[in-house]
Amino acid sequence: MARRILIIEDTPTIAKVQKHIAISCGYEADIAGSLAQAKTLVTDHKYFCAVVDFILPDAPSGEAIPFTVKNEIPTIVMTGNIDARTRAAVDKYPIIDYITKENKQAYQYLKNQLTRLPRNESVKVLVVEDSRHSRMYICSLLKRHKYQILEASDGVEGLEVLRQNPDISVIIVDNEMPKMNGEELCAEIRRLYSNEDKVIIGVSGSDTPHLSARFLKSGANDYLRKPFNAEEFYCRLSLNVDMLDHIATIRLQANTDYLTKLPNRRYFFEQANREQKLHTVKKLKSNLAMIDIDHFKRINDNYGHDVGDDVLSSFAMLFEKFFPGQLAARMGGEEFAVYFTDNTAEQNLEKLELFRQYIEFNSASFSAHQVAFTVSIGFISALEPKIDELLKLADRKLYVAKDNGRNQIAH
Ligand SMILES: Nc1nc2c(ncn2[C@@H]2O[C@H](COP(=O)(O)OP(=O)(O)OP(=O)(O)O)[C@@H](O)[C@H]2O)c(=O)[nH]1
Repeated sequence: MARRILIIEDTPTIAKVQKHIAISCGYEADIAGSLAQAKTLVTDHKYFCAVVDFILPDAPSGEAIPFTVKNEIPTIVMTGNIDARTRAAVDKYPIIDYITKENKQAYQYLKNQLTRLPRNESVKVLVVEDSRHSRMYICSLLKRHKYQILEASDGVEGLEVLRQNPDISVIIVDNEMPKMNGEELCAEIRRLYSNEDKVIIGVSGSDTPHLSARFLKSGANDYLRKPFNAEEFYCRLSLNVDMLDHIATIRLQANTDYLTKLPNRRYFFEQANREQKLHTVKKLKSNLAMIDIDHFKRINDNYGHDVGDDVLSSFAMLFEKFFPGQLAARMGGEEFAVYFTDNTAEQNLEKLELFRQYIEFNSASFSAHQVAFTVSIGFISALEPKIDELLKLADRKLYVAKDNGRNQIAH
């Protein structure tokens, strides 16, 4: 079910733009033209967040803000301008953010915030801070922006929480702590995890010169001097989490085949090599299949390249269904590989035979043009530590399958 947002705005054109932005971010949106209307809507619906105009006909001094905050609706305030009086009023309440409508970037900024909030629900942040008061303050800020929070009261405990929760993305590290100070903790985290996987934000109340530089040199991505302002905290945190997201997107693109969305050759080699090492240590045989569509050139020649592309995409979707949990990839052209991470050779051969038969009897239904096709498969099960050697062996078997008339498995 889509998340629901409450827009409290009395200017219809602005409300319409905000609603459009919210829908483009995946929300369902309700508009209230006044505080009174908002009160009615809140009795009927549960809201994920609210965008609140500071000045409304029946709430001229920001009175809608305490209303949404009191109802535990995370609130983004939109103001015409941010003079001292407005800022003082806005600062009084634990809101998500305020945005000035005059700013040209206002609506892009709103869109960024609305995109981040649901994303934050899956971002785990570890707060390592020995002062309970300070830890609670940081946690309350994180909670307001819907982050998942884990806590530790010193570096040793922090490392243990990290070990148990490898999916933590952000670690907020205080410097002045018993057992292990923040700089030491940073260095230890960086020894274990790269900055492509985890962001570290150092915090300290100390006046020690160069502490920020020392934190950064120990592997922190950012630094905040205590007591810090909530707005700055959110800006730095969001930018760092955005950066992790960008890295993850780039990594995904680099590892994914653009047409079929299956892992590509590069990713296959990286992952299969990793698995191979484990298999070699355990003296286990590795199972690998090369799967190639028969006479694929004819499909392109007879129906055109676009139909060929459709066939490849529909074909690729079957791998998850037939080989769940295994490493399947498009190696190039009409050639695919499956590296089996478990099961015996016999069990994997059975799965491959089911797959081959399914293609033989159902392939015509994959594309709008009813193009029927078959596949040839080369399968190898061997004690071979090198993945490229294993691929060569499977490839040889594939040629045997092709030579023997296609639409079969050679092993
Ligand atoms: N539509 C489409 N065609 C591709 C793509 N990549 C490679 N091809 C085509 O796939 C065809 C592969 O042809 P061949 O290597 O001769 O193999 P084949 O026709 O499948 O014959 P056998 O493998 O011997 O059964 C070539 O015509 C390539 O142009 C792609 O991404 N999309």
